[in-house]
Amino acid sequence: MCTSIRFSDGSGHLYLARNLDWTQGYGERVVVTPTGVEVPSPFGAVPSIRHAVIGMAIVEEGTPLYFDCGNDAGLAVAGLNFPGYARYAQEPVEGATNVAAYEFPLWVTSQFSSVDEVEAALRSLVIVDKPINDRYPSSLLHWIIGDATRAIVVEATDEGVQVFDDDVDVLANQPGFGWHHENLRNYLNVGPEFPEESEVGRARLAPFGSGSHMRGIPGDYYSPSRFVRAAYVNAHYPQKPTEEENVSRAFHTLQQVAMVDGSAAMGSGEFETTIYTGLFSARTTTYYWNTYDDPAVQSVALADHDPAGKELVVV
Ligand SMILES: C[C@H](CCC(=O)NCCS(=O)(=O)O)[C@H]1CC[C@H]2[C@@H]3[C@H](O)C[C@@H]4C[C@H](O)CC[C@]4(C)[C@H]3C[C@H](O)[C@]12C
Repeated sequence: MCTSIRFSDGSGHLYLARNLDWTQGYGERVVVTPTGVEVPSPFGAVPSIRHAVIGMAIVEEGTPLYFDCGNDAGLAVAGLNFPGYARYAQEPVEGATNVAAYEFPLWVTSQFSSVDEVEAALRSLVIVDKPINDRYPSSLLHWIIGDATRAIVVEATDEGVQVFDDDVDVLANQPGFGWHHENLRNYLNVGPEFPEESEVGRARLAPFGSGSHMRGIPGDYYSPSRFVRAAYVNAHYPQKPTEEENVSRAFHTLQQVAMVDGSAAMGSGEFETTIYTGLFSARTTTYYWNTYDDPAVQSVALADHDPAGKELVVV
């Protein structure tokens, strides 16, 4: 499972973070795509790299297959599992913007600079089930896309390509975004306030401490529960001005929905864990990450590499 959150520092900078929860990694690394690189694009959706991109990816056939990434204009995207719902076109459609499922994050971040721009381009989007090679069939995903002002969610299903205004700045897995959003109406009772003492019969009862009104927020790893928990923590986190505070914010918030070994198995019997947590900061165009085995946060900045370089940089 995966969970993603977006927030800003209040002075025009996006932070987009995600947990990658799965049974194993894919050998993913932080990959920089500078503007001088030519990336093959099966239907021409990525004719050139207009914005330098940094994020977590594997590289196959000279193509960075991003799991999540951000660009030099402050736009970022993350792909989360959406099996049972996601459906892509079998063939490209003439006259449409045809994007192979694997290149969707690169298309978003290499071509656009804001959510508004992406949203306009999505009107003619067809996501095509065109695998990069035989080893990696198309993953069934939905995506959160964020900038400094807002987030949207993109879902390609039997209903076609739908775009949702993500006014809670969160995404998890199944079911669809619309369901998760509606489900938040079950949690209107929760909040951070310290409760009043209460009278029950002849007893006057005081709370054990803080957190009493958070009771009811689900604590498990199930996708609807992670959505609710991440939405609560992200929405109540006070806005922070500095890079350090916002990095801390992202990792602490996603720790609330991180998966610990042994607690939740897939159908195969293998346990899911939070393989990595990744964060894109638009303030410094830096990618931060840590892994299940090494919780120390590492980082790479776009500025550490030539943004106009002609080669992909695998860190
Ligand atoms: C497995 C990952 C999603 C994790 C997740 O959401 N789990 C949910 C579990 S559950 O359903 O709710 O049980 C997804 C996210 C990004 C995906 C990767 C990216 O899309 C990049 C390439 C794309 C290729 O087509 C397949 C390999 C791949 C390298 C993908 C492998 C895998 O599907 C990834 C890593």
